[in-house]
Formats: sequence, structure tokens, C-alpha cells
Amino acid sequence: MLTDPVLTDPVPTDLDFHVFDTTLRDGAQREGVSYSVADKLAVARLLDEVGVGFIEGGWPGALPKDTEFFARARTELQLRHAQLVAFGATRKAGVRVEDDPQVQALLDSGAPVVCIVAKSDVRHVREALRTTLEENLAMVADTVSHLVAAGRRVFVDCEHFFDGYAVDPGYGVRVLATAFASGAEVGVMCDTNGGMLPMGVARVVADVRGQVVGRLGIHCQDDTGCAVANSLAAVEAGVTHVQGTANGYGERAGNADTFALIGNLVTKMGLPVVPAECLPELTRVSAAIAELANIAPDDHQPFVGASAFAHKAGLHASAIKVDPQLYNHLDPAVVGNDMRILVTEMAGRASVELKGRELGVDLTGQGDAIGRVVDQVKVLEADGWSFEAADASFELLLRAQLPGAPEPLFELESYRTSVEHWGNGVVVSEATVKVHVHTATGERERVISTAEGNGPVNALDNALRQALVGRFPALAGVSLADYKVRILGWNGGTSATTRVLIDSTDGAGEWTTVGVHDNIVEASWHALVDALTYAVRHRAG
Ligand SMILES: CC(=O)SCCNC(=O)CCNC(=O)[C@H](O)C(C)(C)COP(=O)(O)OP(=O)(O)OC[C@H]1O[C@@H](n2cnc3c(N)ncnc32)[C@H](O)[C@@H]1OP(=O)(O)O
Ligand SMILES: CC(=O)C(=O)O
Repeated sequence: MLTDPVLTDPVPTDLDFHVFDTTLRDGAQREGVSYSVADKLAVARLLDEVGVGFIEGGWPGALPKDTEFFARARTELQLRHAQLVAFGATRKAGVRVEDDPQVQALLDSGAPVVCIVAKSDVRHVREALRTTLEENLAMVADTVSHLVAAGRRVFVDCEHFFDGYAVDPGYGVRVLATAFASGAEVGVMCDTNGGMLPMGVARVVADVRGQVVGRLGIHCQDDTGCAVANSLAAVEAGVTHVQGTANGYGERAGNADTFALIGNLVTKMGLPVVPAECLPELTRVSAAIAELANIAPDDHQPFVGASAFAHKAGLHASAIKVDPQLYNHLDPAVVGNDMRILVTEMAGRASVELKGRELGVDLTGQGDAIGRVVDQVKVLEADGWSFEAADASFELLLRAQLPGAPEPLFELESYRTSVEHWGNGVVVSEATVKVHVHTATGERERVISTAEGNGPVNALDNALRQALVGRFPALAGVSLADYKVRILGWNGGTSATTRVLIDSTDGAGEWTTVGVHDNIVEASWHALVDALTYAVRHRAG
């Protein structure tokens, strides 16, 4: 019997339904992903926070890292909701289950649940396993009974179930029936090659339900882009165990996305498959796992992406102003996400009003100013400017149209930058700025400042901040965090319109500004001036 359980009893939902996450097993089969054991432990903790019932941690015995993961999980993982699952295969053909080291490693892992993969397509049994259909059934029966006798809960992943069903439906059903008769708790129908569509999945699941007694599950790969839809169709047809991976990471095109599955099952199908308090964790956990996997988050991912509730079109904004539900399929807060309004060339007056609200700018009675901002943004965007990612530049532009708008921080007399390549291979930039700064007593003071930098923009930034810091001390704590350049189109020769985005930080927060010009240094200058102006007006004290 199991003597050293890894986990405490899970906190049940009020529904008999399994959400089974395989980020750490199938998700790790995605090209480019390689978790350390510490990463795997961190991912497991995060998955537990979204309330999944089962976390498949890997294949102990096959991968040393996974063996270590299960060993460390015994002392380092305290999960509140999930049970840990060890993945493995049925015993080898012609080998006694007691003598199969791969099966023994599953027991040694200490995981309270074991999920074994079994062949359920006659072609795979004959061609890949090179054994008989009867021996494959014996492999399933022996492995399941052995693990159950040792006190494990056993789930069986029936590989290539749907493809096999098209060739010999009776055999896949026999594999499921054998698994259940041997003590398996779940028989999972796998769309291993990911070639199914929802209609086909629903048909097969409904057909199989009438032929076996036991909990059926679904595992879908995303090769047709239908993994989530296929899984939901299977639920509709009667399965009560769904497998997915965080952000849909997985072999080839990936798996069903656990977060989209949970979002849809709870909010669209009315199935409380995770504890209610876990649902708002989806967005945070999705981003944190992307970080650990070292994959840039997909902003457009349903439910949890940064753009999942971002509205660009003016007509959308005008309806959202009346009622956000008119253009949102869900209140974003339900899954821990936020609605955002984007002000671009596609904006109308309502977009600017809502953006103003988001930025904390009071636009009551400012109809004319709002109209001027809409027009100005359209003209600037036609010239290559983009305020979508540059909220700080937009806020300065907006406030400049309001009564009592503040004076610029300084007037520019001139700036100059140079790049020197010294004989020893060192490249140094220098910049000089000449500005007129308004002093506290209202005088105009001419300041000339020269500074070096590792590039012309860095030198300009240093020289300008040096010129202004005496008057605006908060600038001492401001620095460039990121610098992005986009060439918007060649005008011939080396001339092109260049858009520069600058992220600045004062240690407590970040803000983004934009500049556009044919000359990259001048484009950068615009973005720099906005960055420092924003720091003085909206970050200082
Ligand atoms: C659909 C899925 O995603 S299932 C998950 C697949 N995951 C992985 O393969 C990742 C981890 N895999 C590994 O580390 C290795 O492949 C190992 C350790 C499992 C096996 O490595 P090796 O012993 O070198 O074998 P190899 O990978 O070449 O072949 C797999 C063996 O398992 C057998 N096998 C395949 N599926 C099953 C099964 N369901 N039940 C029993 N045996 C199986 C094959 O017949 C083959 O046996 P053979 O060596 O006697 O010909
Ligand atoms: C088990 C599994 O990962 C599959 O069949 O795709």
C-alpha cells in the first residue's frame, strides 16, 4: 500500500469532475521547453493555485529530472487542491509486470495517482509495439492491477483512441473495458495526433459511453486548432475528466489550454470544476508559468492574454461606455484580467473618454478637447505614431489639450550627438544639449550639458537629465528600461520613417513613450523628452 503520500487530501469542488493538468509532462514535450526541477516545483505550486484536481509531474524512471521532481515533491510540495500524478507506460510486451523497472519506478515515485499510456489502435499494437492484440490487453490488465494492488489510483491514457476507433472501434472499447475491469478509475480517450474535429469527437464519445462502465476522460492535441473545442464537445457528450496544459504548451502544435478549458467549463458550461476562489488566479498563473517556461506570453490568448479584453475600435468603446458587457463576453475580473481601451487611429470620442477614465484624467465638460485629441491622434498615426503601447505619451498629449495645461519643462536651443570609434575598437558616444529651463522664480536659465553614453540615445538621455536634474531632482532616479525601434517604411536610400518606443523606470514603476521621425536620433529625442516630462509631472512625489 502507499505509505508515504505526497499530498494532503484535496479540497473538493461541489462537482464530481476532474481537471487534470499535464503541463509538466506533455507540456514539457513542447519544442524549446526545458524546466529545471526547481521550475517544475514552482509550476506545480502555481497550478495548484488555480485549483486543478490533478497535476501530472512527469515520467519518473524515464527522465532523471522527473525522478528527482517526485522525490523532492514529497517534502517540498504542500498542495491544497491537487493530487500529484506520475506518468508511465504499460509493462513491456513479454515482460512480467513485477520485473519491469519502468513500472517499479512509478511506484517508487510515491505519487498517489499513476497515469499509464496504453495502445488502443490496432495498427500501433502491431507496428509500433510489434505484439499481438491479446498481449497488449494483458499488458494493460497486468499493469493496472499491479498498481492498484499497490494502493495507487490508476488512470489509463488510451493513445490514438480516435484514429484507432476509425479502423477498429471494438478494439479501443476492449482496451477501456480491460482497464476498468482491472481497477482503473479513468479511461482517457486521447486524440494523440490531434487530427479530430468537435463533431467527430462528440460522435465517438457518445458511442463509447453506451459500451463501457467507468469514468471517461479526454486528452486533445491541438493540430487542427480544435483541442479546446474538442475537449468541450467531449464534456458535452459525457466525459468528466479533462486533460490540458498551461497556455496550451505541448508536443507539436500543443494541447488543450487548461486555462481556456477552466474558463469555458466554469463560465460557459456552468460546471464549477475548480473552487470559486481560484478562478481569478487564472491570468496571474498563466503569466507566471510563461515566465518559468521562458516563453513570451501570448497577449491574444483567450481569457488570460493581455489583449483578451483590450478594445481598439471606436464603435466598441462607444458601446462599452454605456455598458462594458455590450462588447465583453465576460467580466474580465472573473478570471483576474482587466479591460483596456486602446486609443489609436481607430478611436472615437468614447475611446478617448474611457481612456481618460483609465488614466485618472477628468474629462467632464471637455467635449472640444476630446474632439481635438481624436483628430490629433488620427493625423499622428497616419504619420507613423502609435499610442497603443505608449500610454505616457498619450496622457501628455491629452492633458496638453485641457485648460491650464502646464508649460513644457524647457525650450530646446539645440542638441548634438556624435559616435567615435577609437583605434582600440572602443566605441563611445557623446551628446551636448543646450536648453532654456524655467527656474522656480520664473526666470529662464540657459543650461549647456555634455555627457557620454554607450550610444547616441544613451548619451542624449544622460546630457538632458544632467541639464534638468538641478531644477527637477526626481529625474536623478529615472533611467531607460528598454528601447525599441521599428522601421516603418523605406523612403529610398537610407531614409525611412522610424518609430522609437522608450520604457522608463523610477524603480517604482514603468511608463512608455513614443517618438517618430525620419531620423532615428530625432525620433528618440521626442520619446526621451516625453519620458522625462512624464516623470516630472506624473511620477515625482
Ligand atoms: C503520446 C505521448 O506523448 S506518450 C509520452 C511520450 N513521452 C516520451 O517519450 C518522453 C520520455 N521518453 C523516454 O525517455 C524514452 O523514450 C523511454 C525511456 C520511455 C524509452 O526509451 P527506450 O527504452 O530507449 O525506447 P524507445 O524510446 O526507443 O522506444 C520506446 C519503447 O517503448 C515501447 N512502448 C511504446 N509505447 C508503449 C506502451 N504504451 N506500453 C508499453 N511499451 C510501450 C516501444 O515498443 C519501445 O519498446 P522497444 O524498445 O522494446 O522497442
Ligand atoms: C497520452 C498523450 O499524451 C497522447 O496520447 O497524446
